[in-house]
Amino acid sequence: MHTELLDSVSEEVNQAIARFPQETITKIYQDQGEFFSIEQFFPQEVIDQFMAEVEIVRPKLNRNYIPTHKKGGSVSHYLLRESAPSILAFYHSPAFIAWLSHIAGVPLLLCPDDDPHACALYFYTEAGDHIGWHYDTSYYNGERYTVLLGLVDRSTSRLECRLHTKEPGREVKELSLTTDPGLLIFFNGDKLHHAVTPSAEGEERIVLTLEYVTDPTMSRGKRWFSNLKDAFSYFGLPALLRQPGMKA
Ligand SMILES: O=C(O)CCC(=O)C(=O)O
Ligand SMILES: [Fe+2]
Repeated sequence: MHTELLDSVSEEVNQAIARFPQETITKIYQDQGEFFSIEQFFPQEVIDQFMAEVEIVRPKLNRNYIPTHKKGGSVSHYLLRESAPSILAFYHSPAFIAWLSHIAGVPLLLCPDDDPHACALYFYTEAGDHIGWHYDTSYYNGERYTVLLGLVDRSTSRLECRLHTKEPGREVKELSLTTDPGLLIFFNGDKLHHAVTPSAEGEERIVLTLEYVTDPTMSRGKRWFSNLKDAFSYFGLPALLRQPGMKA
């Protein structure tokens, strides 16, 4: 990987973090049941740099349709690792991980390399692309955290969120968000109930997702279930077969 490129991503991350004081964000995160969203975390130049890499992998996206649950395109960590160095540098950024760990109140780690969701792209580019209500359930032996970064949003789709669903006695708070370029969202996957409403013809929405965990180990049974779910819901069988130990 080019050192210059790495340096420029790490400089952009440092500048972004400096604009949003850790203590303020931590308080918002805690008050919102382990969830925050920040508009314009990155300026458009950084998004443009990421988008140049998105265009390289776009022809390889995998489309899935699971009636009533999900329709859309995805590009896995495997493909991003080959063709998207600045996006990967963002995912790996030690300063970003330290900032998120402070906010989450636990040390966060990268997902194992063979997790296709570790760093991935979601494309909503055809009419009716959406995802139904779900949690980003952790199959790891620890907590799983999700970052979403808006890259393109020329759509009427909304990221619908329901906060505090697992806090007895607390009123559920509903949010309806457009994921404009530069918007950063961070949450504990098992705490945030969320969905993306269907897109209309001619619309486009592209989101980068990053996944961090507190313990990267997973039982064999859960790994098997998680891989199958990813193959059918997101990245296709070829992605499953790329995983170490899964090759024929
Ligand atoms: O597209 C988004 O904003 C979120 C998608 C999502 O929640 C998921 O694929 O788990
Ligand atoms: Fe999700």
